[in-house]
Amino acid sequence: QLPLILHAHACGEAMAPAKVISCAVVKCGGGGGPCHPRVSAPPDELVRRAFYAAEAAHRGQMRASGDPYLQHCVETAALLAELGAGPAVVAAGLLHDTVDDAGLGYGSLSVQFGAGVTDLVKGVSNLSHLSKLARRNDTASRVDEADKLRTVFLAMEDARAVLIKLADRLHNMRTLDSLPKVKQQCFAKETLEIFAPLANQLGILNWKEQLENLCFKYLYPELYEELSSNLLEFYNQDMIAAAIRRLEQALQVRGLCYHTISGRNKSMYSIYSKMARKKLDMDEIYDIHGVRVILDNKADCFTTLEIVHHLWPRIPGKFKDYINSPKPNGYQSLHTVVLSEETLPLEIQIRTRDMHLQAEFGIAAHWRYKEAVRNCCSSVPEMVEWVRWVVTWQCETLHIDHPSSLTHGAPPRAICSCSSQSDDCPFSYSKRCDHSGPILVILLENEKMSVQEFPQNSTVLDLLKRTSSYDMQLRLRLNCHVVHNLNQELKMGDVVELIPSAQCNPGAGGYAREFHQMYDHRLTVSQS
Ligand SMILES: Nc1nc2c(ncn2[C@@H]2O[C@H](COP(=O)(O)OP(=O)(O)OP(=O)(O)O)[C@@H](O)[C@H]2O)c(=O)[nH]1
Ligand SMILES: Nc1ncnc2c1ncn2[C@@H]1O[C@H](COP(=O)(O)OP(=O)(O)OP(=O)(O)O)[C@@H](O)[C@H]1O
Repeated sequence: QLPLILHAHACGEAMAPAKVISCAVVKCGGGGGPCHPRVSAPPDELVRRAFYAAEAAHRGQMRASGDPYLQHCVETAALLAELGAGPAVVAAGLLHDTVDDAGLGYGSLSVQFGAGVTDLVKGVSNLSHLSKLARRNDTASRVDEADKLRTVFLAMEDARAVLIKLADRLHNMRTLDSLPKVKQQCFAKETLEIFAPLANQLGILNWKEQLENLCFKYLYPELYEELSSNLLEFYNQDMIAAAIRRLEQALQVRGLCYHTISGRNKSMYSIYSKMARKKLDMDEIYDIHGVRVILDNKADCFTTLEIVHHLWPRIPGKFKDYINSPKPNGYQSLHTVVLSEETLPLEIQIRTRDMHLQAEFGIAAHWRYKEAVRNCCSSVPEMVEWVRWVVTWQCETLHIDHPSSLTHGAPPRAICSCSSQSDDCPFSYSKRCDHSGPILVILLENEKMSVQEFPQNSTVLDLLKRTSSYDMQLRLRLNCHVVHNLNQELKMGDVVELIPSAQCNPGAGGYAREFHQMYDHRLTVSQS
């Protein structure tokens, strides 16, 4: 299943379709490292039809920037295609706003594109409604709740819908300039607390970094300007490339085989956070430039360390041996900082392939150690790992650059044993994994939304006891249905609505419209 890399330039209605869409197929190379020769090929039929449907639905609509609305759909789809997503996901990316913003019906989508694509569009729409509610309630300001909301996002929808929502948000963040300042800040806050960590959890580090840098720009414009002008001069990609070449040669001379050597500039937001967290100046951050070597075994790691210290002068006090003294979470690696080109600190990390798998996918995984997934249910790490694994594996198969790339060999072993992903699409994972831990429920009460945690087997009555409205006469709905039995068990991702009976028409305004719209969609999904 070759993915389509969609290069589309939605240049207005008058443009001939052939010019609007041009597609290329990623041609996979031999066994060597990542390669990206792209050859022109006809776009996948499903994607082509989705493009025409989106074009017709959004014809005449403009974005706040004055650009044709279609451009947003195309850019969203292109981001997904570049990630290696298959035609159904790319098509849903093109169509993701056709129902909510252009009045198309799910019935008609289903007839044209089938239930798979339609369910994805509905999934994105549900996430958008929930995110709108969260923005209105400023959920992002309550760290604990933002954490839980991400979990609910993952539990509620197919991970592919989350991917589409992330792509949609990335393009919206890229085009935030045209919105009023208050909205910019509101979106940036929500993105920083909810969507960037989601991208991190799913292992799409490139999107995570882009999202964070954009949030940084809108939330702290002066700091952003200052740091970006400093970094423009400081970032030195050539130095990293030269260091990698030098190390490769030295390893070859010693006859040492390595799996990969990779390098990266630390992102602007990551530098800013580290400076803030550790109260450091920029010149005290030693890992702005970094190289990582992955080898076969421990002995080779220590030999490589010797070689590194032979090639460059080391900075005293910066060597860490997490191989002989692993971190409490099991993280293993050798870290050293050397002076490259006489003046520039360069952090070098050396580890085996197994250690790297642990660092990327295991208990010591970056997303866990960074976000420490507070309050999460035990099945959530499994869900996240499964999606991370699939995304990485798919990118590797296609030789698309991915930060966790391991180049050759079999994909990393599946850590999650849930095998209920749909057969036709490896991106799909199931939220049907058993939730053995606590349950997260969305509570809508007095125009306020909150994400509440309950132990397994809790009931609607348990929820009622916890709320301030317990004694009042209430109308109560669970996932849009009136509740008759208070002993009904709550499930992960349930939405409970408490309406004081004095309130005559709960559907008229406030959160209720978003919520009901969302549930109309969900109901149609389950019926279909
Ligand atoms: N996946 C994973 N990576 C880790 C973990 N701990 C450290 N790292 C990686 O190692 C890098 C440096 O960690 P340390 O050498 O402990 O240094 P530090 O705490 O950042 O402090 P500095 O020496 O100031 O850089 C981090 O930036 C991560 O890339 C972990 O538990 N899991
Ligand atoms: N020396 C390195 N060489 C190559 N990749 C690295 C290196 N250090 C970190 N990375 C990778 O770069 C990405 C971004 O890391 P980043 O430096 O922003 O965060 P971090 O590693 O958690 O650092 P810190 O906690 O020190 O801010 C991660 O995928 C990380 O694994």
